[in-house]
Amino acid sequence: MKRALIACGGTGGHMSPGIALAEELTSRNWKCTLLISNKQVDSRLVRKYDQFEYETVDGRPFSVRPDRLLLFLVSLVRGTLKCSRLVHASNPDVVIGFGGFLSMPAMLAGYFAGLPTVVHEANRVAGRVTRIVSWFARRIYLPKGVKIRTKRSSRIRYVGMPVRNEIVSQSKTEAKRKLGLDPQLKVLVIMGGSQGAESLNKWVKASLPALAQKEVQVFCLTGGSDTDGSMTFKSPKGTEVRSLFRRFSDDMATVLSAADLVVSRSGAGSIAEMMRCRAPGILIPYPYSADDHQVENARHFEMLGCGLRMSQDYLGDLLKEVQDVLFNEWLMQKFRHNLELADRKDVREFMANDLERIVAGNGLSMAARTEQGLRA
Ligand SMILES: CC(=O)N[C@H]1[C@@H](OP(=O)(O)OP(=O)(O)OC[C@H]2O[C@@H](n3ccc(=O)[nH]c3=O)[C@H](O)[C@@H]2O)O[C@H](CO)[C@@H](O)[C@@H]1O
Repeated sequence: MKRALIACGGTGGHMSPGIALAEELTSRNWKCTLLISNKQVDSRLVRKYDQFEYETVDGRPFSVRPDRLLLFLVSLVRGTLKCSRLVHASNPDVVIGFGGFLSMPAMLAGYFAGLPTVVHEANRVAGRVTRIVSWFARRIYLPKGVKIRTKRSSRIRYVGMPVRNEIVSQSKTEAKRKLGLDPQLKVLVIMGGSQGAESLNKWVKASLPALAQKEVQVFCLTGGSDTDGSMTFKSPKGTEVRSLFRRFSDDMATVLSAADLVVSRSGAGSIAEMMRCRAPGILIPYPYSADDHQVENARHFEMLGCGLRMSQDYLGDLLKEVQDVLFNEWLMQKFRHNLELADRKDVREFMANDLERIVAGNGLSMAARTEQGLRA
């Protein structure tokens, strides 16, 4: 049985592709251990996936501020030592990093142990971790068209984002019903992401009466800052228009399938899942994302004709934009068609086939090599 150590904790955007790949590898009889952080989003997301093993590793993001840099370096050393112990205990055939602060210690530990290490980049601008580990990683998975400066360009493979098994498009009417919304009325889904949800939450609360005038229901994922709840307004025709607020959803396939339109940050995970569920969107890039990668993610989404993008500076125009798009059936159909074309369904299979080749090419597992070394 092959084993993989998958470092994917820190944000939903790192967790989801890690879980998706682990699902694929497990179906091929691999054993997967996922490295996650102590953050709430990690424990929320993994709750449903008890087929994998989990280990928590503390970590801190990189910073140039001297005090934070010191903390980062200390956590990197500690994390690498912990990951080295895990590598020796779980004896993986490959170490896989999905970016984020847990990937670096895990991949360093794998590298020091002589194991093949691979990194997956989800965003349209390669992150710091990907740029650094690309100097020693055996394989670098990038989104098509994304460039990275490395002497080892032969190790690059262009893939998209692996999506979890459960993310499948459902009937819109059924999905609306399942969420407790009126299947006859349009649904606008709001997703503020793991950071930066607050301004979208504020915008939606202020816009509810105007949306209810047009009989648009809202399903808002508040990202944890508010409590769950609902608000109801009457439309001019007397229809009760109910909107729901949830901190977190364990069923994103239903949420996205119910959406006639999504207003979202442009995290790579959300984008891939919107494509899979054919949910058109207006993307508002999180203005503080590293190297503005969310701006590039949103630009690409718009370029593919899957929806529109808007800067957070223009939130004042968002209501009009939402109303214009939501009731333009021709445009919505066009978006849905383009989402279908943009959705890459073979990413997990591609990565798993490639990993099997890498592991086969690497020959013996660490335990076997150690044993042979001892015998020699
Ligand atoms: C602020 C920031 O820098 N965010 C980054 C973070 O993504 P971040 O975690 O913000 O968001 P993503 O859109 O990439 O992914 C969110 C994931 O969480 C899941 N989810 C979300 C809400 C919920 O209620 N339930 C639920 O299950 C979604 O289904 C999805 O799989 O990592 C991504 C991948 O590197 C980057 O593209 C994002 O830019």
